[in-house]
Amino acid sequence: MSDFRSGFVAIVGRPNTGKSTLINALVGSKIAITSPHPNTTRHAIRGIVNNPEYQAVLVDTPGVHKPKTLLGHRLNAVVNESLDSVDIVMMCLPADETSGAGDEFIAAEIAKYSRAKKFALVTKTDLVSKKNLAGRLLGISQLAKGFTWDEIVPISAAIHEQIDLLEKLIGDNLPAGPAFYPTDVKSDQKIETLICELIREAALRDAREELPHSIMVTIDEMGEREEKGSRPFFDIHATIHVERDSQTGILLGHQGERLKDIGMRARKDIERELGARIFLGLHVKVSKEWQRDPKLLERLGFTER
Ligand SMILES: Nc1nc2c(ncn2[C@@H]2O[C@H](COP(=O)(O)OP(=O)(O)OP(=O)(O)O)[C@@H](O)[C@H]2O)c(=O)[nH]1
Repeated sequence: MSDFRSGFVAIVGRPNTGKSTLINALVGSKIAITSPHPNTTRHAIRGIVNNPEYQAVLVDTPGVHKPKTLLGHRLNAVVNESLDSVDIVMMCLPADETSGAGDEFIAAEIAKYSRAKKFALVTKTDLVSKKNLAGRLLGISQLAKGFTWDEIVPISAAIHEQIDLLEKLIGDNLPAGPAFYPTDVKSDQKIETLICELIREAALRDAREELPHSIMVTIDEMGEREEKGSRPFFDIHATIHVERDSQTGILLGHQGERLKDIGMRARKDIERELGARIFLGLHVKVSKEWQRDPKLLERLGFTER
């Protein structure tokens, strides 16, 4: 097993360029995500490709997105450190679009990954003719300023074209090393912690003055729908625990409007972090004694050891 390879692969690109679909195609079915808490890892992990020769950890690159959330800010704070730990950076460029300022910005960011191998992935090739694809490929080589693409690979994740080739190229470009995660990892307890934190942030965002920081969130139920589509779909039911009845009113707002807003924002944040579609059901509960409830504390992640 000494020639096993492992490493981190960043997938970047403008919104809607096919990143999530590609991740699902590479990772295989079902949960294409395990998202360890960003405070404890340097990247938000989008998926892990396990194959007999290598393990590739697919990560988000905070640096190439403008941060919209607190979490985004925190991720950005560590970006310079993360650039060095990425072994391959892959930029998704849809075959049916041309590149503009957005792509140039991202390509300039990629140049900062001095150590990483750089792949341009021309996505959604099933949408264009061979002739148009050739023109697109030319434009893409011109995007690279201050570096050269190590590989330019046209792919279609939708019809699984060239995905096997891409898998092989990833393996060829990873350094030798052991797996970072157990190779049967599909989901991760920590994903729940991340979801709870995003809900809590959404709740505190516009009620920071009125609510104590002691509000807590627990996941009551989380399941994946058996649905075909480019992204997994999760149903999540969560409870926001407050300490007093009056705080319930603050969270609910007039006719429940505030809770609706919180839910909407949290859902968007969770969808972005997980690369999945989400149904989010939120409930508010007065849990006066939560701080002394060992069972609840354990579910909140405060386990005694
Ligand atoms: N025809 C075709 N459509 C694709 C392909 N890959 C992705 N799409 C579609 O393109 C759209 C965007 O794909 P996503 O995978 O969600 O793109 P994304 O880059 O993750 O988007 P964001 O999460 O917004 O950043 C979806 O409607 C996909 O179904 C492909 O290979 N062929």
